[in-house]
Amino acid sequence: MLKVAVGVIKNQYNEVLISKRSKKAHQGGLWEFPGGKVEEGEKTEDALKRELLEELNIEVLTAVPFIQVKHDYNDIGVLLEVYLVESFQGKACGMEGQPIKWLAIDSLEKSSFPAANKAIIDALNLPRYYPIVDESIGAEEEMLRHLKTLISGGYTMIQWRAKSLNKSGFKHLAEQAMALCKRNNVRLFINSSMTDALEMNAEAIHLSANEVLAMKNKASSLEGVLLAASCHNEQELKAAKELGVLFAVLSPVCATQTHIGMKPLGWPQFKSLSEAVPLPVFALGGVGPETLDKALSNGAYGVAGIRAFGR
Ligand SMILES: Nc1nc2c([nH]c(=O)n2[C@H]2C[C@H](O)[C@@H](COP(=O)(O)OP(=O)(O)OP(=O)(O)O)O2)c(=O)[nH]1
Ligand SMILES: [Mg+2]
Repeated sequence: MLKVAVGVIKNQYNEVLISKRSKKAHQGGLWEFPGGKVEEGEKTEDALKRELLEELNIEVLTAVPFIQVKHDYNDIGVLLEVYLVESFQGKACGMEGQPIKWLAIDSLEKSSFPAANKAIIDALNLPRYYPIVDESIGAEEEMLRHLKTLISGGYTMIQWRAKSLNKSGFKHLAEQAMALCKRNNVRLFINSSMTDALEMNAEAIHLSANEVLAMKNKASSLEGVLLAASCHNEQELKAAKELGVLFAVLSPVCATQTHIGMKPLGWPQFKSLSEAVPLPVFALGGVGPETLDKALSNGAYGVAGIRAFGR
């Protein structure tokens, strides 16, 4: 497997730099995030610095690990180690004659990039908030009403769960929620078993940690379905990463009503766990929109919660 250092270079307008691969290269003629092969014995971060200097004539000042993407092209397999380049020196230009351009993150077209980049683009477009609707909000009508409130509040990614309903009751309710979200261009993650969620044609599924551990290496049949997972420790985070989830939720950070009996992680442990696995991680448990900054400074990608959102 070819190890590749890839830099998503951001500017202050929330744009990223993309560069066109030469026609003759592997995956030629498509756009890419600049970078290149890690040499024998080289650290990925050093390869990133070297490649961006060679290809763009810029000096990387700060780069943080973002995600890793494994992809099998028919001819070769690649492991893309993707960094967010948050600051650099110099003016970027195409040193190998390649066209380059700055583009807003939400206008990156997946079809103009190699297939492995789909996961990078999905991750770049992840919102920072992940509200959860469950039965602690109220009965079925109240859950749907709360979902509408969240949608009007501008939230674009929401989790839906109702653990006490039987399978057909949950399916009926989830279908109404999915239809509402579809009309409003909101991504709804259905929290249930993989089998049930697939049966109701969910486009996004939120898995429990146990389900993730039980699913090892079974993700290949899931093309086109987005996955997320609930995790509480490093082993679960690693299994979720291995399964190919888009992001994980790590809990409980602080003590809450919904996590009675579970020992809170606290921020220092949250930070070391989220840094141990290259995956966007949302903090859950006593956090909300007003704690986003605190969460970000502790390695979180964003915050998740039930009652803290849409009130
Ligand atoms: N740099 C980069 N490579 C990508 C991306 N997506 C993707 O699938 N790849 C694949 C294509 C290649 O098989 C491999 C990276 O190779 P590369 O052509 O950039 O490597 P390099 O700069 O060292 O090239 P060279 O000196 O060997 O010509 O990873 C991406 O966004 N950026
Ligand atoms: Mg390159």
